Amino acid sequence: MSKVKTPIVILNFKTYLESSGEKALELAKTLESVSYESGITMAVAPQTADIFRINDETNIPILAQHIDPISPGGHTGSNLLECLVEAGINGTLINHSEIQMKLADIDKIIKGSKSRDIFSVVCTNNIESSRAAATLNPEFVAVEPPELIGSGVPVSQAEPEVVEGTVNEVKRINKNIDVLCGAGISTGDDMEAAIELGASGVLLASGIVLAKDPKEALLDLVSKV
Ligand SMILES: O=C(CO)COP(=O)(O)O
Repeated sequence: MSKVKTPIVILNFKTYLESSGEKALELAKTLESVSYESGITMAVAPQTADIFRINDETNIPILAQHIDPISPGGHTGSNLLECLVEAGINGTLINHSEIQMKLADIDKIIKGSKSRDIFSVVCTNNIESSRAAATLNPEFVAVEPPELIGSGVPVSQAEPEVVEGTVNEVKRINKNIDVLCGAGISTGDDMEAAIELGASGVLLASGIVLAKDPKEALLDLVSKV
């Protein structure tokens, strides 16, 4: 699989109305243009229903927010890896703290993703779970302390030891795995602090999705990288 260029900004659209449907497409186009202007890799993780159209109308890398550990067949209401790949994903979030998974299922999705040439971003909540995730050999581990998610308090400034400790532990297990951090990230200072702590980028949501002017917020986010 071709390696994604870092530093990287991954915007998780979650289920905010501000990043759903028509607005999801608009936001993806905004990220694409800021990525082009700044030279920083940007990727989006929209809702499943918006993946096909964003893939059709942009060239931005797309991640699924979640994939179910199922095989094709009778699983009503599930997200099937094969179908998401056809819809246009280049990667996937796995085990986000808002939709956590069993270790065996995380392993299954990482292996399935590798075999279909898409990259995995395993989300973790602390240094210990980051260490466990690294042993499964994903392309990225993204550490996000749950209590800071959506808080506006940036993990890279409020809990630098979690970011630095995760980088050290993950790199000790496999130096090829890139570490991202997320939770409360929104400004250029937050991203600069993350990079200084050894992270290869950020995974974020509300700071950009809910910003009055997402383009301006994105430009500020990457202004110090
Ligand atoms: O959960 C997150 C990204 O996956 C972080 O969310 P916030 O950027 O809203 O804190």
